[in-house]
Amino acid sequence: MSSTIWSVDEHLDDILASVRPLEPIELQLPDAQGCVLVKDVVVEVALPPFDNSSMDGYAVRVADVEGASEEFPAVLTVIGDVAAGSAGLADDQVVGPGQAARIMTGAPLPAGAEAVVPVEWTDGGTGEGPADGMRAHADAPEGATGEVRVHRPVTAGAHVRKRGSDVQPGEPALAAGSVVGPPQIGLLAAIGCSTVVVRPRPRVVVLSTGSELVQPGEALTGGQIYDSNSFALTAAARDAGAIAYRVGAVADDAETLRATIEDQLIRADIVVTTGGVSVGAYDVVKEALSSVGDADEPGSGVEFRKLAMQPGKPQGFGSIGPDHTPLLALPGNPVSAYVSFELFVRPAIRALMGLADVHRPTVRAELGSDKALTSPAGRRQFLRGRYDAEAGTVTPVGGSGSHLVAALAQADALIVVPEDVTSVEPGTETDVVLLR
Ligand SMILES: Nc1nc2c(c(=O)[nH]1)N[C@H]1C(S)=C(S)[C@@H](COP(=O)(O)OP(=O)(O)OC[C@H]3O[C@@H](n4cnc5c(N)ncnc54)[C@H](O)[C@@H]3O)O[C@H]1N2
Ligand code: MOO
Repeated sequence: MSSTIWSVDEHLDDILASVRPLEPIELQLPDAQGCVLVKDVVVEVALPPFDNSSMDGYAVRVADVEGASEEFPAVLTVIGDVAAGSAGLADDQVVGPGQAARIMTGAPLPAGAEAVVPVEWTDGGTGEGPADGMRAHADAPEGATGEVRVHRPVTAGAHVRKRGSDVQPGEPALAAGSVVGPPQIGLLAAIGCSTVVVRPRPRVVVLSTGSELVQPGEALTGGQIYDSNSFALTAAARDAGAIAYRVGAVADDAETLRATIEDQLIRADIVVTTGGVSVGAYDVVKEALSSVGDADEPGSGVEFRKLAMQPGKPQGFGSIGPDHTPLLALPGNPVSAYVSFELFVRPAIRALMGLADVHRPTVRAELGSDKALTSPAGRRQFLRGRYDAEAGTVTPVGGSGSHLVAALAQADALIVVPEDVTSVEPGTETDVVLLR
């Protein structure tokens, strides 16, 4: 462990300076969700691809329904049906003077027609009052023939969605750098793209260390605790956008740990370990990885440092293996591990994804507690809190202990107390990192 104390920002800058976005790959649309596009996507088909009806009703000529009312309806001859998915009227028929075609929402406007009258503005071909819908064609095929009484006039283009009114061929659909979320996937599908070129989700291997750790579901014996870090951080990695692999706890044995990490490198774009980075006699991550350096793989190596922060003082960072896979060794205390993940691993994951915005949002809020907070001098403290956006306040939950997982589970924010502040009075404005 180097004797220099690193600031939070120096450590973060060091990590981000060495993390490059992953090489782009072509993915099927559903697999690209959450990824960043690397090339502009240009529209090849117009949307909509043809003039079509926005209502179930009758395609008409405007002059035929001019002045129509319920008392004096325009009586038109129905020459057929145009259903969604059909190319138009049968036998290339045209809607001529005095004629109408029954048309469904999304169906192409037939030749000769200029507008659509919704079925509710007609008698629906029944010869009675205003209709409230059409009968199924299978039950009443005669609806596609006979007469219809139109009760209201329409202007040209009424209830018609023009070809290209959404987007025209040649226009950009999505720009490089866009994040492919659900509406973007919808747009890409709508313009006929089945694949896109994006930066892939990073594969993150999460590995906890400690001979005291037992997997949930098993029985605890003396001195043992459940491994919560590997679960929490795997979930956090997924939440950040990664494909996360959880490796259950590795016992405090340097050789076993080295072998386990080496085995995992095949599926890792980034490796995260927890525990074993402090100054104890069994701090195995430090023991195992401090020696992984130039002799094995030039350019590789993990450096262990002390940071001016609380929690999260001891940290390791470097790279490992033939591909110089980034490795972040986080402290074992569960709150320290989680806060370190939020501050350092999450931005690294998002940088690998090529996202422009790698950080959680930070807001200013007033301290809502009834007593002052204390914080160690020279360390940036991240206390757990609940943020109330409406009141503009943040209230601490639990204390500063790095083992307080129950309080962490109640928190949705981190209250940031700067290095040079040792006491924060209620009502003081402070930085708050929002975790959701
Ligand atoms: N003499 C000193 N002791 C300690 C110092 C120090 O500066 N001098 N720093 C303390 C700080 S701060 C931290 S943080 C911890 C970091 O310790 P390690 O990274 O070596 O972690 P461990 O010793 O393995 O574990 C610490 C603590 O967390 C529990 N733990 C570990 N892994 C898990 C897990 N996967 N799930 C749940 N809980 C876990 C572990 O049982 C310990 O209680 O060192 C301080 N000590
Ligand atoms: O800095 Mo340690 O991470 O307090 O708990």
